[in-house]
Amino acid sequence: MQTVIWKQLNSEQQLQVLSRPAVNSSTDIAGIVADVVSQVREQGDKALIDLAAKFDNTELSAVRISQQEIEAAEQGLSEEFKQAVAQAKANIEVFHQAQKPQPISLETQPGVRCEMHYAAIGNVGLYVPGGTAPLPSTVLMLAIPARIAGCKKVVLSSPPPIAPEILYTANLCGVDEVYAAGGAQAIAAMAYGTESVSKADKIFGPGNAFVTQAKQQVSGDHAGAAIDMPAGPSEVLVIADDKANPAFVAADLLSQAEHGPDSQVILVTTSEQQAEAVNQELARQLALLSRNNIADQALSHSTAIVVNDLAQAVQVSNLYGPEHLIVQTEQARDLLPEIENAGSVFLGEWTPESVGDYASGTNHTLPTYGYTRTYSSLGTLDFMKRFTVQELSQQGLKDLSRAVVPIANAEGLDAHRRAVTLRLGEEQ
Ligand SMILES: NC(=O)c1ccc[n+]([C@@H]2O[C@H](COP(=O)([O-])OP(=O)(O)OC[C@H]3O[C@@H](n4cnc5c(N)ncnc54)[C@H](O)[C@@H]3O)[C@@H](O)[C@H]2O)c1
Ligand SMILES: N[C@H](CO)Cc1c[nH]c[nH+]1
Ligand SMILES: [Zn+2]
Repeated sequence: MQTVIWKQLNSEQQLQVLSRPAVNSSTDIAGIVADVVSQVREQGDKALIDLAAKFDNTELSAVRISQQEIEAAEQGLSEEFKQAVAQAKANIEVFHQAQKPQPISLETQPGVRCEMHYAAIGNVGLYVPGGTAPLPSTVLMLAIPARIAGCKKVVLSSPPPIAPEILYTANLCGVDEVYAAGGAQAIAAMAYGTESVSKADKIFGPGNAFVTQAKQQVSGDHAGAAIDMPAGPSEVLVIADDKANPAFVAADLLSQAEHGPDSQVILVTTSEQQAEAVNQELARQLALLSRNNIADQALSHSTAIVVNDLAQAVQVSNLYGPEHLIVQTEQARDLLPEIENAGSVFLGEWTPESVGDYASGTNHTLPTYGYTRTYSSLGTLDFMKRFTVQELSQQGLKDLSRAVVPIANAEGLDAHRRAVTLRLGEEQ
């Protein structure tokens, strides 16, 4: 990991240090995805079977996983895994149940009642990544809020062959249908439907550059589906002071580096010695990891930034807008009021990012690539929509006509005015 001194960089160099790695810059991802999407729209299941052979090296006999296969998945799994999933599920349920919105009902003026109601999105499609590692935890993060929101139909797609841990967790969380499809083809199938795949109104879930591009393409088409957010390759930024334990800091950086070669990890520290100590720890701990070649590639485009003080550390973090922000400083909570752009924040030395990935209760589906400026972490509300209601009494309409009629006149919209005045007997 290269180390830079923030104040020695000009503003262009500062932005360069915080730029995301170009993902497969030699590959025309948008073009490949557009071809895959049209192949799925034209050929349905046949395309999914052909693309599974091409991209996932898997010969599929059917796209939809049968209920027997789903139930059989439990057999090979350990009690330890099942209990871990049960504990994580309970915590995620508590936190997402608490997010269920309360309806609003009030009078804005006497006789004029306004209300806000919420309804679940009908059919939702969940994408669970499986290219470099199967992620059963992502099933929990997507299916639990879908069920709490009350979605009618919840379907899930993941690259074949689907790990039994994913099938078991999907069944436990009440997923209705599971499909063996990965990448852009899975997103296209859930957006438009095929013989085996049910069309979804909205598609959720993280994935690689192909998945993220496909989500963007189908959401731009009226016949396609809405999407949650661009949730791409994992990122973490750690703010550490001179007192932080470099072994803990390095462990947190590596936990995101191991997700993929296009992951990005950044250290922002007030101490040059800390940056050096973390670099030494990275080298020591990297050798202990099974996916060390992946983590090593991610570290090659990651940086340690030395700043003047913690206020500047937060400014750098806000500029980058990380998916995960870990604060390992003496008074970590003190920085919270200044944090503007982050998907999920981890405070203090006892809060590694892995707890949010799996089991604390927060959602690990988070905006990446700087989208934290405008998007939020996934929650129950994303599986719902809201609508307003109004109801007026006769007197309420009479009083409110003093606001409606002049504005309708100013807009030259006679029919709007007449819908009020006719009721009040002021016009025929
Ligand atoms: N932001 C978040 O909330 C979040 C959460 C979990 C995981 N992630 C990220 O999700 C990503 C998962 O990526 P992954 O690759 O492991 O799994 P994935 O399931 O997203 O992608 C695998 C699929 O990509 C397609 N693919 C691969 N190479 C292709 C090519 N050359 N052309 C066309 N299609 C191709 C294949 O169809 C394959 O099935 C990681 O980057 C991880 O960091 C993000
Ligand atoms: N850190 C990932 C989100 O960027 C989520 C995850 C799943 N499993 C492990 N981690
Ligand atoms: Zn992770």
